Amino acid sequence: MSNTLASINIAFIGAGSMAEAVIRGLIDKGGVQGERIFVANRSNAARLQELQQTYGIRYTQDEAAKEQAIRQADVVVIAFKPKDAAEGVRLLRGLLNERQLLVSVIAGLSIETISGLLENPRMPVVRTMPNTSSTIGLGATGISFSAAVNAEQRQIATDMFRSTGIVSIVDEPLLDTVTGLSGSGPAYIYFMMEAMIEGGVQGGLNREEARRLTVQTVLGAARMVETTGEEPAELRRKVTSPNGTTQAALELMAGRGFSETVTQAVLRSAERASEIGAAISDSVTSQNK
Ligand SMILES: NC(=O)C1=CN([C@@H]2O[C@H](COP(=O)(O)OP(=O)(O)OC[C@H]3O[C@@H](n4cnc5c(N)ncnc54)[C@H](OP(=O)(O)O)[C@@H]3O)[C@@H](O)[C@H]2O)C=CC1
Ligand SMILES: O=C(O)[C@@H]1CCC=N1
Repeated sequence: MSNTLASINIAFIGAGSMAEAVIRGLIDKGGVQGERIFVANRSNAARLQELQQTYGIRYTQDEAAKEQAIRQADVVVIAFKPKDAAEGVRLLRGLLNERQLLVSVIAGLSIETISGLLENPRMPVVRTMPNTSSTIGLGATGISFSAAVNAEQRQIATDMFRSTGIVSIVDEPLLDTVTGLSGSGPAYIYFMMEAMIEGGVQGGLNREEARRLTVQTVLGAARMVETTGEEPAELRRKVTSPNGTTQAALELMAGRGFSETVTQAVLRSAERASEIGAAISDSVTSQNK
């Protein structure tokens, strides 16, 4: 494998929103040329054409050429839905070799299940959990490596996802928690933003103004935590005047179980990732019987 991100060939199998988020980050922030990225999916040719027009990636409709591109890639990223994982990974069985690196972004799918589906425990596998903010270089990605991943491959995988944001290297079981926190996390913030906008509208603002104020509030709050280094709880206290408006709002939120709900949501998402992983593993085991 070559040793810089800009000089490797990357094949994405799966062309959905997560693949696009990583591709855009790699091109915009990682200095990867579009022509070094090959993208394949199952059937949606219009989607591949759209990605080619937007990012200059390569794709083909020819099955033999597709297999050739996968064989020639330094890194193969699997980015299909968990329900398609068993079939999708099996199809790669005869195409991959141990000099390549297989990177998964699939929630719940364990390294052990991937190795089992490939029937090759020596295949270097990187399991990751990125998020959609990778699109703009503000992603947060958890990464775990199989024992077969060498130091250079670790660097490549880390560089790939660093080009899309921050990277946290964790033990594999913790990737489910990363899924609950930062993988699903953008949706929690969007949910909160939807509700804030609605509050602004119900209070009489027009929707566009409510949206603008909400976006800046969320951006500013995140940036304050990052820039000041202060704990969110401390910053919250600074907003909250005794017996003032914020206190009234926070008391209502606390009374309706806001903190507990968000904490439990993170843990439920993590649990769901584990359930999804177990379901794939069980389906593979029953098919092998
Ligand atoms: N969305 C998110 O926020 C995040 C998603 N993930 C993970 O990313 C993965 C993809 O999610 P997302 O991008 O949202 O999904 P999408 O449904 O947007 O995309 C799935 C893609 O996989 C393709 N596909 C399905 N089966 C195969 C196959 N056998 N061979 C090749 N391509 C195949 C589909 O092609 P076609 O349309 O032709 O069928 C489609 O392009 C999931 O496993 C998810 O857990 C991880 C972190 C965050
Ligand atoms: O909802 C999902 O299953 C995926 C994984 C993390 C974010 N989206």
